[in-house]
Amino acid sequence: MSILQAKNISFQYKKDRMILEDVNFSVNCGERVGLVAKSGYGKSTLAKILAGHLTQTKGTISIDEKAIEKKGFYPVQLIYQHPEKSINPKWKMKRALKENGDIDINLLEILGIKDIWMDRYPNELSGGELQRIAIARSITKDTKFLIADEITAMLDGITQAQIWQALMKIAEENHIGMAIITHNKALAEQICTRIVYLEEINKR
Ligand SMILES: Nc1ncnc2c1ncn2[C@@H]1O[C@H](COP(=O)(O)OP(=O)(O)OP(=O)(O)O)[C@@H](O)[C@H]1O
Repeated sequence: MSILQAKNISFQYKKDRMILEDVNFSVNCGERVGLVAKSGYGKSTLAKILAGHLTQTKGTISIDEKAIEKKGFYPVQLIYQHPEKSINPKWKMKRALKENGDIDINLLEILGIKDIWMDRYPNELSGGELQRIAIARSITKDTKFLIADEITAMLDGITQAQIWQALMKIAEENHIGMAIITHNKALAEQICTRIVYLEEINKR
């Protein structure tokens, strides 16, 4: 059973202001840990550090006590609120999906991804449809953890529920641990196995 650990993480964008100070946070495989804090507090910053998109000023990120290799497919995948940020606008969906390996038909089915979307560009899909594609892209045989950063914040209730149901099933089937970043406490209470309030673990 794998564990993703952030130990004594500090981070600042600019010298004069600490965003994170001495933060300890962990996610076990199979867990869905809600990371809750008010807007602008530093949730996305921690998400990016966990997924290797930003480097902490201090501290370590590890899986099973080992530092994560930066080369190759990164086992901690970040899904953003805005899926268009992670998908090349010049690529059709088939190519976007194939970038990380063979397309898994079962995964597409669970996510409700339709065949007719494959020959379309990102701007020819709705936000919810594109988010399903972004999720599918982030799940490979090497994905151990998912960091979901406000991934359904802009979607309607029905689409939100469908996406969370699919994601929970996928995470369970593939033994993936999830950190679910949200400012929505009610959503966190509904889908998470544990909730962490960033204000309580941040020493700044
Ligand atoms: N690239 C950057 N350069 C400088 N400051 C930044 C940068 N990105 C974010 N910040 C600042 O860092 C702080 C934390 O931002 P972050 O995006 O992590 O918050 P958040 O909790 O995810 O907010 P929200 O819920 O509104 O998305 C904010 O004050 C923000 O203005």
